Parts: sequence; structure tokens; C-alpha cells
Amino acid sequence: MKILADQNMPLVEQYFADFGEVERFDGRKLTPEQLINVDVLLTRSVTNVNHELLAQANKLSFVGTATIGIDHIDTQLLHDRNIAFTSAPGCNAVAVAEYVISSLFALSQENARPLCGQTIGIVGMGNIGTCLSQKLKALNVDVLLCDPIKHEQGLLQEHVALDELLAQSDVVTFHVPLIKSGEHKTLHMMNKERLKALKPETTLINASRGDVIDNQALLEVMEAGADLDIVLDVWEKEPNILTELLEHVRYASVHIAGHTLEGKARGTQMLYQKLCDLKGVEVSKSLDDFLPIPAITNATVTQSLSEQDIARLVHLIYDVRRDDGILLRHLEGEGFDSLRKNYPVRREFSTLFLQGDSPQLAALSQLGFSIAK
Ligand SMILES: NC(=O)c1ccc[n+]([C@@H]2O[C@H](COP(=O)([O-])OP(=O)(O)OC[C@H]3O[C@@H](n4cnc5c(N)ncnc54)[C@H](O)[C@@H]3O)[C@@H](O)[C@H]2O)c1
Ligand SMILES: O=C(O)[C@H](O)[C@H](O)COP(=O)(O)O
Repeated sequence: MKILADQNMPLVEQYFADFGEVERFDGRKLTPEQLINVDVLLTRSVTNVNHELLAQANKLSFVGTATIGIDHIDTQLLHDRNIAFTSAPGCNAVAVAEYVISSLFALSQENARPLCGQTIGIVGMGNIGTCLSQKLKALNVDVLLCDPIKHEQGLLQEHVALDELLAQSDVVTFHVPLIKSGEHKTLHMMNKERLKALKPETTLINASRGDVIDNQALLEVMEAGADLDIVLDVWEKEPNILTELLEHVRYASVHIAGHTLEGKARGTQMLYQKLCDLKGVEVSKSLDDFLPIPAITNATVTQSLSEQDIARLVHLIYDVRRDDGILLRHLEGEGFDSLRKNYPVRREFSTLFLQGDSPQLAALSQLGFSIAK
């Protein structure tokens, strides 16, 4: 069996070598010729799997994307050609939720505005939105939730309509898929009118897909003097982003919100599990076989913690500011993609084991930290 995998997908050899020969490809440069005699294609979000790419794919029987977003995949085409397909829902939900928590604490410190007392509006209550709302509730932070689809399905009672959420929230964070048309379209869901209607001092976070916010409209609103804190991990037209926007963005990153080591590795593992399933092979490998021991593993919390103390713990594991600013210095050539490719190792909160007498241990556990036995 010949397996073709994106070069930015970790652990493919470890998980898939038993199935056959593994070859790597550059996600943005994959050509139709490279798919001749390939059985399995493993992609990330930067490869458009469409008619053109599959024109010469004579043996392809399985396509997997190690992402939740599937806007780069023509799933109808795969169905029509009887090619099995899987994505990796939830693989990076913890990572994105931790990116948002890290951003919120960083802004709260820099703006001298405690998080408790603010209202956080979450748009999209799937894997990420749900994980984030649980973490915020553990911190006693008020949330407003918007997901009309889940609401219609009877899965979210507390749904608030988008415009109401925008009017009432101090922070609005987007966790929706890119949907280009229809009743629940998310393309340019934040258009100029909605951007202009935001209250002064609102924080706007986008770690979903760049096209959810009209970037040109955002630039115009910011140039006209809007008082907003903008946190962008995703951009329209990546990697050729609207660079003029950068000076108006408080924390800018290169579509890495989901890129913890655990998040990326879980994505590979989910594709491995699906292929095992399809081939009737027993699942014999797991993440614990491969994840390295992190640099910092333990901390003792001895007393009741202030919000600042919890922020310090969060930032010990991941401070979003480490990823901000690098982009400005690497805009030339393949800067955006090369920053993604060479993204420094980032671990999840769960890699830090806490011990001690603090009454907040249970809340810290809900936030994602591990508790030492
Ligand atoms: N920046 C990153 O690194 C990164 C990482 C993971 C995911 N993402 C993006 O985030 C998105 C969400 O991820 P997820 O794992 O939570 O996906 P998910 O599919 O579990 O959840 C998406 C939720 O959005 C809801 N939704 C759809 N249309 C909506 C609308 N118009 N208004 C409000 N809610 C709507 C859906 O009902 C669903 O509950 C992905 O589709 C992907 O594009 C980005
Ligand atoms: O949809 C997703 O899961 C994310 O956007 C993904 O984590 C980031 O994209 P990728 O690294 O696959 O290019």
C-alpha cells in the first residue's frame, strides 16, 4: 500500500508504516501526478482535494484530513468515486480552547480588566465552543452561547441570536465551520455592519476560518478608529493575508490555535484508527506510545489563587504572546507557511500536574490541568 502524507503531520511513520510505504508531500504543492498509484492520502487544511487533484488518482481508496474543518475537501466527489473519507473531529478542541483562554488572560492583564465580570460570547457550540464554555464556567466567567443549528436540534437550550450576543458581550469568539451559503452561512458573518455595531472595548477573537470575518471591512472599521481588541489566528486568503490589518491586531498568529503537540498527534491517531477500522486491523498504537515527557511536569499550589495566579499557571504552559509579533517579522516569501511548519512545540495544560492545598484544585482540573495523585 502506498501512503502519501502531508509533511506537517506528525507521527505518520510511527502509526502507518505497518500498512505500507509512507511518502511525504508539501501540502500546498501537491500535484495530480503525485497521486498515481497512491492508495491512501493524508492531508491537512492547506490541500484542496478536488476534481483537478484527483484526476490521475487511479488507486485511491482512502482520504483522511487530520483536521475538523473540511472546507478544503470535495466530500461529494469522494462519495461519488467510492473513496472512503474521514476527518478528525475534536482532535484539536482542547488546543483551540486553551489558545482562547491564554488570549483572554493576556488581555485581562494588559488591559487591567479582570476576566471575572466580563461576558464572553461564544459563536459555534461544537467541539471547541463546548470545551471553551466548560473552561470559562470553571473560572466563574459568564458566557453567552450562539448556535442556531444545535438549538434547532434541541441540543442547546441557552442559544442567543448572534446580534443579541454581539450587543451583550465584552468578548466575542468564533468557533464555526466555514459555510458559504444557506440559512446558516458563516462566510463574512462578521460584515461591516456588525463590526461597526460592536461596543467600544469589545474583544473579537477568530480562531475558526479567516473568511468568517470580512477582513477588508475589519481594516476599514479599525482605520476609522474603532476601539476593539482584535485577536486573529486565521485570515482571509492565507497565506497571502491582508498585511495592513496586522498593525490593528493585538495578537496575530499563523493558524496555529490547534497546533499543540497533542492536538496534531491526536489528528494522526484518528486517521490511523479509521484506516484500521476499514481494513479490519486491530488498533495497537496509542498517543502514550509516542508523546515525549514535557519540560515542566509539576507545580504545587498552596493557597487560594487570585485570577492573576491562575493566569500565571496558564501562561506557564502557553502564552499566546509567544506567537504574536513573529508574523510581522516574517512576512516575506513563504513566511506564513514556514512559521506554521516550524512551529515550536506547544503542550496542553493537562501536561502540568498540580498538587497542594489550594481550594481551587477542582476548578483547575476543569480548566484542564492534571491533579497529581
Ligand atoms: N485555528 C485553528 O487552528 C483551528 C483548529 C480547529 C478548528 N478550527 C475551525 O474551527 C471550526 C470549529 O471547530 P469545532 O471542532 O468546534 O467544529 P464543530 O463542527 O464541532 O462545531 C462547529 C459548530 O458550529 C455550529 N455552527 C454552524 N453554523 C453556525 C452559525 N451560522 N452560527 C453559529 N453556530 C454555527 C455548528 O452547529 C457546530 O455546533 C472548524 O470548522 C474549523 O474551521 C480552527
Ligand atoms: O480545521 C482544523 O482542524 C484546523 O484548522 C487545523 O488544525 C489547522 O490546519 P492545518 O494545520 O491542518 O493546516
